[in-house]
This record gives sequence, structure tokens and C-alpha cells, in this order.
Amino acid sequence: LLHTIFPPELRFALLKLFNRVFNCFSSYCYFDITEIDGVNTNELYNAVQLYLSSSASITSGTRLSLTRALNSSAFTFGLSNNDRLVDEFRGATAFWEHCVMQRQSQSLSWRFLPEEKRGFTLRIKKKHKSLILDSYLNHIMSRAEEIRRRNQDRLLYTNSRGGSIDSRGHHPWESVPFKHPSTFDTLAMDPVKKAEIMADLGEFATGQSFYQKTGRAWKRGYLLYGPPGTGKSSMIAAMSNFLGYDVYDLELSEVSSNSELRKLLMKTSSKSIIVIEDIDCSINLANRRKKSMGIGRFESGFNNADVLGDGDGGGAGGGNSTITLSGLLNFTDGLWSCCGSERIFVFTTNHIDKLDPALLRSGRMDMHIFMSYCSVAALEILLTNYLGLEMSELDDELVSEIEDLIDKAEMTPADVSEVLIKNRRKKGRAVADLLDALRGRVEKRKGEGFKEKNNGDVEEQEKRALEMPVGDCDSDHVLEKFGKKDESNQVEEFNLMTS
Ligand SMILES: Nc1ncnc2c1ncn2[C@@H]1O[C@H](COP(=O)(O)OP(=O)(O)OP(=O)(O)O)[C@@H](O)[C@H]1O
Ligand SMILES: [Mg+2]
Repeated sequence: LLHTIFPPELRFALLKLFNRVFNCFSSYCYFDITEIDGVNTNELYNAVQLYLSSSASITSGTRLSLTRALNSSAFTFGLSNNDRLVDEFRGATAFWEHCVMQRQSQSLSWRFLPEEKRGFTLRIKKKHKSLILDSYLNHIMSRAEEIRRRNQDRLLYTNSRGGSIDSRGHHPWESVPFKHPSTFDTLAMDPVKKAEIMADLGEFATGQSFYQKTGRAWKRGYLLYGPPGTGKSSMIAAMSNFLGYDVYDLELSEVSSNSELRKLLMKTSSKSIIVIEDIDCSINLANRRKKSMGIGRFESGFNNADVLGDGDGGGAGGGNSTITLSGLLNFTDGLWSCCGSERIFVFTTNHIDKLDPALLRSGRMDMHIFMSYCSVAALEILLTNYLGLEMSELDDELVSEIEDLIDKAEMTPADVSEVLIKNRRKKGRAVADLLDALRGRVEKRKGEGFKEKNNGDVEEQEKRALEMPVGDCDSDHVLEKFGKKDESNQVEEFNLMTS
């Protein structure tokens, strides 16, 4: 009607007037959320699309759009062109409409724009505007982030090209989809310790307000230590699957300086696990401690304050690397470590005694987790997972023999799972093989001069136990086992175990 009756100049003025009159009398207000805001992509548009997708799938709408994003294993529902949806938030109703229009000719545009102009229109009652708008939009953003993370596959990043952006502009981190099947259910370890770790991770992930209130950076450090094949790497994968965090596997030997290390840190995203595996091999961090400790284990010159110092002097870098201990400490604990939030640092080592205590003190490595040789509790989990067999189904005699041998044999969960996997279809055979393997290991260890070999380990554990910050997850365990006994008692204990 407007087109036929009025000339173009008048048409525009009339439309504006009509809108104004309409707005005065309408009890609703309208918000347009366009896909492209000027030249940038509008983050809110994508968030609304994801947010509405969670309710779109359950509404009775007959036509929905279906998408699957790159690196995602989930399908996303969406509103089709010009479709509508009603949402409720804190008692207020929000009406959403997905508007799609053909874009005018884009011959003058310097940037490619899609042919269609897409946007959402939000309609809410004017009286609700101040009440809900801000909180509703924040709610949409956080829900969308959650859905995005849930839908997206985990990513595993590595810095195989070194630590800085190269001449071709490549990002220092390369990523691949991370689909490690290890979870806390499949991890064989003491159930109490496992529950403790899971609770700690859960509290960390939901502790934003706590960290803010106490003025702490929202990050946490875990040190996993123990012999090879006891599940340190599997634990990292389980942590990632439990929290839904990406993993950054930092290859320290590829990083040539402290500033590169810092740049790498700045390029990591929040909600991630930053891993340095075998930290004792990656960098020579032991120098300072060796010097300060002297030669004797319990020499009177043992200076605790020195050992637990803050490490600013730093050990010199090992090999060709110029990364220093202080660079690494700054990485985990300095001002730069909080350029982002919700980060977990995990260091693994087979030799905790080689690490500088400055790296181990609370606040840097908040939890020290000792991954031990296979225990009875861990074996129960492996038997269930690999053979579908409960310990209670076995003969009492068999169980007591296994219980008797398992600690003496010092088999890692990796060793045990190797034995079980070979005969996973024949349960009886698998258990018999396991028993043979346990007996064989105990015999072999006796033959190898078990006593001398293990005294070394005892010394190391004892030394560590004395250095551990009080209250650590493992220090009690180590102290209980070794720390409160003198040397002759330890020898006796191991003699007893072998005989
Ligand atoms: N605690 C465990 N629970 C379940 N499986 C385990 C456990 N420990 C080891 N395994 C099995 O052994 C394999 C090797 O374990 P993993 O790589 O986690 O050991 P690690 O402690 O990281 O060893 P390394 O110190 O050599 O890096 C895993 O693929 C897993 O199948
Ligand atoms: Mg490993």
C-alpha cells in the first residue's frame, strides 16, 4: 500500500512515524541480534543459536535445521528460517524469531558477506526489560559455552614446532582431536585416593567464586609421580574426560627460552590441562638442591629453609635449553600464570627425588599423587574391567595367595593388564597366568638381590617424605610406610617380605 500510494521520501518518514506510534502503545520491546555486527561476527548470535538449539530439539516445531560443527561429535538443532520459539526465564517469557532476509547487492563491500542476512529478534515485555535482560543474556552466553564444550571433541595440543609463532605465522600449538578412552572408572588405583582426586577436581571446576573471594588465581597444580606404567598418563586423560578440558602437552625440550615459554602459556585457552611429562628428563632442575643438601641424607647441615626456598636463583637449563627453573616457576606460579583462568598444571615424573623442592611446594603443585604398583584394590578394578570378573567369584585360597604376592611382586598396572589382555576371553586361564606372573616376579626379585635394590628406593622415598609439604595426599602414605622407621627396620621389613 505504502509503495503504491506514497513517494519514496514520504514512505520512509511514514514508516518511522508508524514505528514510533506502535512502540508507544506496544507493551513489548524488541532486540535485534544480527549475525554480523558491522564487520565482526556477533558472538551473541552464535550463542543464541546454540542456546535455542537445546530447547528447539524438544519443541513441537515441524522444521528444524540440523548442523554438525567441525571437531564436534554431536548434532545441533536450530530454528529454521523465520521460525519462532518461546522461552521462559525467571517467570518472564521471551519470544524468539529467527529472521532471514536476502542481502542487497554487495558489489562495494571489501569483505565477503553471506548472501543472506540472518539475525534473531528477541521480544520481551517492557516491564521485564530491566529485570531480566542482563542476566538473561549472561545466562545464554554461559549455557552456550557449556553446550559448545560438551558438543566439541576434546583437543590435544602440542608445541612440536617450538615455542613461538614462526615466519609463516603458524600458531605455536598444533592440535588433534583427543579421544583417549581412559576415565576414572577404568583407572586402577586405591578407590579412596581416586575419590579424593575426583572431589578435588570437582571443587576446582566449580570454585570460581571461592578463588575470587580468596584472591587466588583460578588454577591448580598436580604432581603425578611413580614408576613407569602405573597410570600417570592415563590419569591425565581421565582428568580431561572428567572435566571436559583440552590438554596442552608441553614439550619443554622444544622450547628455547623463558620468554617462549611465556608466549606458549599466553596462547593456551582457559578450561585446559597443561601437562609437562617426565619433568625430570625435560630440564635439569636438580642443581640447586643437590648443592644445598650436601652429601649425607640426614646430615646435620640439612637446611630445610634452603630446600624449601622459592627458587629464584633457579637451576641452570640442562642440555641446550636455556629455560631456567625460575622461568618454569613463573610459568606455573608467576603473574603470567593467571592470564586466563581455570587452568590445571600437571607434571609427571618417575623420579620425584630429582625435582627441586621449590617446584613441589604448596601453591605450585597443590597435590602430590603417588601412582603406586598394583595393589589388591587396583587389581580388583582391572579384573572387573578386563575380564568382567569380581574378586569375590574367585576361590578364597586363590585370593589369599594373590593378596600375599601382589605387594612383593611390585607389578605395575600396565604389567598386570598385559597379562590379563592376552587371555581376556578365558577368565580362568587369565587368572592362572596372572598368578604365574606374580610368582615369577617375586622369585626374580629375590634372585636379583631384592634387598639392596629396594633399599635405594626406600632411601629416596624417605628423603621425599621428609621434604613433602605437610598434609599432602601421599606424604602420609610414605611416612607411614617408611619414614618413622630406622634403617635397620627397613632392611628387616624387606627381608620379611621376601622370605
Ligand atoms: N592405574 C592404571 N589403571 C588402568 N590402566 C593402567 C594403569 N596404569 C597403567 N595402565 C595401562 O598401562 C598403559 C600404560 O600406562 P601409562 O602410560 O598411563 O603409564 P605411565 O605411568 O604414564 O608410564 P610412564 O611413566 O612410562 O609414562 C596404559 O595404556 C594402561 O592401559
Ligand atoms: Mg606416561
